[in-house]
Formats: sequence, structure tokens, C-alpha cells
Amino acid sequence: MLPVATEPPHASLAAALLDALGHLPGAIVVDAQARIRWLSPAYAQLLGVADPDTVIGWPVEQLIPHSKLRDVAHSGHATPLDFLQHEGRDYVVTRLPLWNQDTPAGAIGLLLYEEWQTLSPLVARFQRLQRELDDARRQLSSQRPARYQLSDLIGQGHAATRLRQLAERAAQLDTTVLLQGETGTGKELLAQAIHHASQRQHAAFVGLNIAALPDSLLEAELFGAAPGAYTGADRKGREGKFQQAQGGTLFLDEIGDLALPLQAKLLRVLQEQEIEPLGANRLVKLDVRIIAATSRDLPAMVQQGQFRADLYYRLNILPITLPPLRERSEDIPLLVRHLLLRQAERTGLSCRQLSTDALYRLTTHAWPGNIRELRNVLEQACLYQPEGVLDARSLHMLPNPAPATRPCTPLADLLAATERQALLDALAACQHNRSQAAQRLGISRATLYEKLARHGIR
Ligand SMILES: Nc1ncnc2c1ncn2[C@@H]1O[C@H](COP(=O)(O)OP(=O)(O)OP(=O)(O)O)[C@@H](O)[C@H]1O
Repeated sequence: MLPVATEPPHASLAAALLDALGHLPGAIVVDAQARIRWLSPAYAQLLGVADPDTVIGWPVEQLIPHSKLRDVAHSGHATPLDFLQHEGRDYVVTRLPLWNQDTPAGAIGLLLYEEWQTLSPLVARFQRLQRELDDARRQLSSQRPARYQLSDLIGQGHAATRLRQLAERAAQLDTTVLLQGETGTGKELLAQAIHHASQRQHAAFVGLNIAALPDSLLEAELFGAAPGAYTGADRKGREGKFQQAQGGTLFLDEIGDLALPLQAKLLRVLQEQEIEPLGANRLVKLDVRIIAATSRDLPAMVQQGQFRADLYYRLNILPITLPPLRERSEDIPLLVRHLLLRQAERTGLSCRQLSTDALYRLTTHAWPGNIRELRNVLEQACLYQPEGVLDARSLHMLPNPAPATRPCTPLADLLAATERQALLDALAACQHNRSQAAQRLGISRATLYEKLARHGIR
């Protein structure tokens, strides 16, 4: 007689499968967002977790900081064979994606062997390669040159000239700099250029994008960790970004995204000029110049209690604000030329030309993504129109300018009205100081007087 099924077959199969996986040295299941959905008791024990249920729902990196399951869950690509080092022991692991019809729905990680001696030639080779990679990484980070120099800061307008002056000053002063500006305005470029022009130019420029890392990993990434300092820590410990930047410059991008507890720790480090790597019980003296950057409104965040006022003042020693591209549209023709030249160098093709109507279209767009968006638009335009002069049709990705609802105004009148408004704005901004207004407009005092007279402005 056939046994009577008390549960649907897939449920009993799943239970049997989990039971079988429980006999491996370790097994873990994560969902599409890489949150832990199941952890075998053996793996929990190995990771020092008393009750596997307590970690359900955690992002996997919170328990296993270097886990690659998130990549597998996102990409749907398996890693059939890999090695994992954990607290001085080596394991052979397999990572498989889980699918829901055609969509990656999670991943399963299996620790297959702890007794890997049968694989020892393979493991020895892996360990040697791993050592070589670690050494190469360390060398690279201490030698990494800043890619950009002050001469890469393109622009002749008032804002660009002022920016270059401030950057030169920052390079001479060796003090903490805070760069503020919308995304894509060139904060990282400016940070590298300052480093390159400073007395630290021969030491490392190390960058860290705070927004790109979960809080659980940031502390070790910034300050380093002693061997075995936390679950999953590298056997040899980890050198933090501060130590990698010794003698050089540390660029902390998106500083506004730093969680409050880490803000306190960063403030201490900046004040004391020394760090204590996680679990190390020893202090390391620092000689690092900090350049921080943010696209967020830090003073507002301070007011709302989201950013520590003391850290803000500690960082805001030499503030530099990068203007959005729409406020420096006079630089667009030069920037376009520069970006097309760079692109030609990269592709090995000849430099593309732009028609006047295309240039007009570029100077009237609002550029929420600033210079990065301009670079991407030019790249797309070249792909769309692979030959000849790029015209306005190649810029089809830009939203159409608002349709003209008013009757067409003669161009001369439009230009005169714009000029008149610019004169009034400049005078108002400079409390009617004509020398300053002329400087702001990038014209001589004599030209300003002549224009004021022409427009009947007294
Ligand atoms: N003045 C400039 N001259 C030439 N290229 C520039 C200039 N400013 C920015 N760029 C280019 O624009 C792109 C974006 O610059 P960058 O990454 O420095 O901006 P960012 O403000 O740091 O952006 P995010 O806030 O998103 O990190 C880069 O390709 C950079 O080379």
C-alpha cells in the first residue's frame, strides 16, 4: 500500500532538503534582497550564533561581512566552487541562485568541506594567489596616484575661475576641506586635483564613498580591524582607509550619509589624530589630510539633528561650493569640447564636432546630473549619430524644451532683455557696487557703464 501523504509533496520535499543541508558543515538561504531566510544550526554554531532564528531578516553581510551571496542573488550566476576563510580555517563553498520562474529570487550558500586536505594542492595554489593579490592591493593603494590635476578643471567663467583659486589655496594650506555641490559637479575631480597640487602629491590618495557601504562594514573599512576582530574578519586583519592614506589624502565622499555613531567616532579620530583599529587595543598615530564631500544640505541636517554640529564645524574649515552646471552655462561650450576630446582619446576615433543648434540645446538644458550627465549625453549622441557633425537630433534623449506659448520674439530683443536682467541682478547682488558687479559679470567697468547707459539703468 502507498503511504498516505499528510503534507503537500513540495512542502515535505523542502523539509527533507533543509534536513539534508543541515548535515553539511554550513548552509544558508537568503532572499532577493540578500536578507537571511534560513541558517542551518551547524553554520550558526560555526558563526557563534546561539539561536539561528535571531538572525532571520538580517542583511547577510551583517552576519558574514564578506559574503558574496548578494551578488549571486542579484545576478543569478552561480559560484560552483570557491574558498572561504573564516577565523583561520579554510572551507570549500558553493553558491547557487534560487529562481522564481525567470527572476532571481535569492541564493543558497553551502559550506561543503572543512576537511579539505583531499583538495590540498588546489587550496595551496589558492592561498598563494590570495597572498599575492593582498600584497598587490596593498602596494597599489599606497601608490595610487590622483588621476586629475587642477588643469583638468575646465571652465573660464567667473565660477570656474573662483573654484580654481580656492582649490589652489586649499592645496597650499594642508587643512581639512569640505566640498559641497550637487551630484556630478566635479567634487571628486576637485579633491584629486587639490591632492595632486599639494605637498602630499607623492603619497596616496584614498577615496571612500560612504553611501556605497552598509554601516555594518563602514567602521572596519575606515578604521581597520585586528585579526579575528569580528565574525568573518580576515585572518590577517584589515588595514583601514585611514592607514592606507597615511602621509596622503583621504577623500570621504557623501559624508552626509555617515550614521550618527560613526560620526562620533570620526570626530574623535579627527580631534586626536589617531585611530584604534577594531579589536586591536593599540593606537595608531595618523598623518592624513581629510577632504570630505557631500551633495546634501549639511547645515539643514545639523538643524534636524541628523548630523553632529561639532563634526560639521570640524570638517567645514575650508568650505568650497561647486556650482551646478546650469549656473555656469557659459562654460558648456568649453566643457563639451573637452569631453568630446577625452572621448576621442578613449575610443581612438577622431573628435566629433557639434552643430550650433545642438550647442544651443545643450546650453538651455537644466542638467540635474551636471557634468556627469553632460558627458553621458555626449556619449549617447555619438552612438546615435556615429558620423558627421552632431546636430540637435542626436540629443533626442534630452526632454523637449517647453513649447513656446508666446509669439516668437525677435532674437535681438530677447538678448537685450536677458542682458538688462543680468545687469540688474548683478547690481542687486553687489549692493550696487559697480566694480564688483562688473567683475561678477566678467566685463570691464567701462563696458558695464556703457551697457548701463544703453539700457537706461541709473
Ligand atoms: N570642471 C570639470 N572639468 C571637466 N570635467 C569635469 C569637471 N567637473 C566634473 N567633471 C567630470 O564630470 C564627471 C563627474 O565628476 P565627479 O565624479 O568628480 O562629480 P561628483 O560631484 O564627485 O559626483 P557625485 O556627487 O555623484 O560623486 C567626471 O567624469 C568628471 O571628470
